[in-house]
Amino acid sequence: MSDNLKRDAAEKAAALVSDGMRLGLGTGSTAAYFVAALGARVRGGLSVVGVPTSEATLDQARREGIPLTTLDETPELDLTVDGADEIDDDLRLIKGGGGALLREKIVASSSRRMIVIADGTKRVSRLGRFPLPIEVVPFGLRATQIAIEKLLETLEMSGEMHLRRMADGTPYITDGGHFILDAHLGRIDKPNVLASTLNNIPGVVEHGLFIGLATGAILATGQGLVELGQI
Ligand SMILES: O=C(CO)[C@H](O)[C@H](O)COP(=O)(O)O
Repeated sequence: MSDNLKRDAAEKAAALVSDGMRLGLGTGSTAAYFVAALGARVRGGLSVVGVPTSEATLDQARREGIPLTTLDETPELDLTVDGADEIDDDLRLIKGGGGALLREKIVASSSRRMIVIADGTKRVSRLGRFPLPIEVVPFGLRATQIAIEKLLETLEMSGEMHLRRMADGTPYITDGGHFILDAHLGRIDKPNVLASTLNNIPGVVEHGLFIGLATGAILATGQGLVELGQI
């Protein structure tokens, strides 16, 4: 069921792409359906270029035959299509469940539009049930974690923070060579404040709060597609 919903949202987004567009290609299982649908359109004659947000998406896009570029060659994009772990009614997101938040945020920030595709279960009235991914440099990990804990305390938030690990117990390493701390906050009452203050902590590279980036969303529910914002 969920996979069909993801595919529905992704195919709707792929239908929005027009000739000549410069695209940001998201990461994750829903974005992978978008890349597959886009690949089919490219093989049918659509002319686009894409910037992948992860090594995984880069590999998939290559296999699909989607012409690729970089933000150095093409620093301004028309549209990014990406998944999300949570989305609220103000189009604020938690992303990074798949670990690609840094490149995803750089690419989304370079795009005129960002459309989120997800199944409807990702829609929440308040962000925070999904653990917030915080990407940190390995150097000084413990000190950075303590600084984050202190910040959370001043914001009257609390929750366990876990270093993300692989199945074999070794730390998960992002495409940028960093670690991820997953902050289990339960609820984030002031995402905008948390987002801006987290970025002030030395050692924090980026976090999964995406605020003011998504311009629209296509959410697939059992009752059909629900659109938020501008599509
Ligand atoms: O942010 C992400 C990767 O960093 C993904 O977009 C997010 O985790 C959603 O993934 P999925 O579509 O597999 O549920």
